[in-house]
Amino acid sequence: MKIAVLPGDGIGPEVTREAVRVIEALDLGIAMEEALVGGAAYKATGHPLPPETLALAQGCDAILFGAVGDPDCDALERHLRPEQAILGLRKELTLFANLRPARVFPGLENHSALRPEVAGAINLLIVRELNGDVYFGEKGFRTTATGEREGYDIMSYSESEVRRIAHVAFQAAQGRAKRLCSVDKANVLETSQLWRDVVIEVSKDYPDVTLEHMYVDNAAMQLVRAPGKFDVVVTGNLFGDILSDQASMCVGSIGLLASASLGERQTDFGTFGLYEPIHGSAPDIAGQGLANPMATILSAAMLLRHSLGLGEAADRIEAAVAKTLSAGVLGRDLGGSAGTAEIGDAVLANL
Ligand SMILES: NC(=O)c1ccc[n+]([C@@H]2O[C@H](COP(=O)([O-])OP(=O)(O)OC[C@H]3O[C@@H](n4cnc5c(N)ncnc54)[C@H](O)[C@@H]3O)[C@@H](O)[C@H]2O)c1
Ligand SMILES: CC(C)[C@H](C(=O)O)[C@@H](O)C(=O)O
Ligand SMILES: [Mg+2]
Repeated sequence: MKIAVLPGDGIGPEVTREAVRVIEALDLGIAMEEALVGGAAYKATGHPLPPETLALAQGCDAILFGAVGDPDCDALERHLRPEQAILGLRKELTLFANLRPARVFPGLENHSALRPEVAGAINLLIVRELNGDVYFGEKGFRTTATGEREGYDIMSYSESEVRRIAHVAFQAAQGRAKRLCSVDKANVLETSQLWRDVVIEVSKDYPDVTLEHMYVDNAAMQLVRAPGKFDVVVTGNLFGDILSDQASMCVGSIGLLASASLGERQTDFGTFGLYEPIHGSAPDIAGQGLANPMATILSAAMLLRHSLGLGEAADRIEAAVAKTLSAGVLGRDLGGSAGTAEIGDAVLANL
């Protein structure tokens, strides 16, 4: 069993270090190899996703990813920017299904941006499509007939892309409360109309799952009004990106939300995948030991469960995180004062 560890930029290395310590403490016989990615890789090699990093990722059973993004790189041509590394990994490795669970940990109800009784009911899973949409369509700058500069990004989904993510979402719902909400903007976008039509077609295979459709603007509102009503939410790349950051604050902090990015490739132990917190490199707090590593530690738990078939070890990590949080070991993002390493130490002590 081998994991590629790609810490990346900003707080990426800080939070990844804690997740690696947790995996090591479990003594599961997992080999780990680190490589450069993002701005760190660009600065060292001239490319945000060097071929050797991609090759390492391809050769492992799973990838633990920190975060990429560096303000020093924001003026680079787009293909050289740090963010291209995570987009490239998702696309090159065909990791099309991004699972972003959000639930309130017992004792944290008062730390949500919502009222405790509203927050306490949250237990949802966002299934975000990760290989298509406006992210990967043709894009560029051009000049209009009147001589104005114009930027454009083409949004599209093919039916096979929608079908495969819909199957993932219906199957996830079958393993949960059997409710699926498909989020789109079919009242305006043809991409979304096709999305909706295909999701309805796929629903015929899953008569035990209750399907509803919701426009994304309403979904953003309902996530704050009554987030406890959602079970599984399936949506496209852009809407899923935005709604998952929103869901994180309903839960309490973006420093708590983990993710798994999966495709169809199977390893000897499970499904090949990339695991990362949903947050970014947080340049505003990088290098200060203030980042909350819980999202990355929980991502490591998802890695053990989905890619390495180590469900019991994953349960242990999740229980240790819950115990640490309910004991009040909270980072600044949750109104506490614990630093990154202190939170890691507490999780290790609670394993
Ligand atoms: N998958 C990724 O690698 C990924 C995801 C999102 C953003 N980014 C990149 O990260 C950079 C910064 O983006 P941004 O500021 O919009 O989003 P961000 O998620 O990095 O930070 C948003 C806010 O949340 C806080 N925050 C984030 N993670 C935290 C944690 N673990 N603990 C405590 N506080 C935390 C930050 O301090 C900041 O105030 C950009 O370059 C962006 O492109 C990368
Ligand atoms: C950094 C960026 C490309 C990325 C995305 O938009 O998918 C991030 O926001 C995320 O949520 O993983
Ligand atoms: Mg995002």
